[in-house]
Amino acid sequence: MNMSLSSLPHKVIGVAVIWNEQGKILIDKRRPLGLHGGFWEFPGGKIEPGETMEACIEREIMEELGIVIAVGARLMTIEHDYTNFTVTLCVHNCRYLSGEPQTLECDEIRWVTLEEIDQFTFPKVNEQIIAVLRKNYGVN
Ligand SMILES: Nc1nc2c([nH]c(=O)n2[C@H]2C[C@H](O)[C@@H](COP(=O)(O)OP(=O)(O)OP(=O)(O)O)O2)c(=O)[nH]1
Ligand SMILES: [Mg+2]
Repeated sequence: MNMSLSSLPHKVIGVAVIWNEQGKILIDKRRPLGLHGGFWEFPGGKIEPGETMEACIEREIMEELGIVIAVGARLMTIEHDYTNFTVTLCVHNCRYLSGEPQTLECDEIRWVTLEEIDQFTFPKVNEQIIAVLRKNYGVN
């Protein structure tokens, strides 16, 4: 067992793959500073004590983008070790309901198709999410 890894902070993150009626997915560009500064991501954030994963994702998406979504089924769960912390990414399919997406906590927002998503730089671990989306919902 790796003692240093086991003593790192652990973050449980709710991650939203938000679909609109055109079959596009909402992605956001993180602000410039920090580990993933300037990378694109699926919006989401840390779960709070006592919160369900569904409530976490709904709350994070309202805080970050000012929109209302319906949180659907879990798409996948990813465990990943970064240098200074470990994460569990709980990725859910979600449906856009209402509100104009706003850059409340990010630099940019885009609605993209699965064909276009390769043009954006995500954290490496996100390749797993994109591969599953392609497999389940892609045209090829
Ligand atoms: N929301 C989101 N997080 C991701 C993705 N891919 C990925 O590796 N992560 C990681 C990077 C971040 O460290 C973490 C997201 O946490 P967060 O949005 O609360 O941002 P943060 O860690 O900067 O927040 P904080 O601890 O400083 O309060 O999960 C993704 O697609 N979406
Ligand atoms: Mg976040």
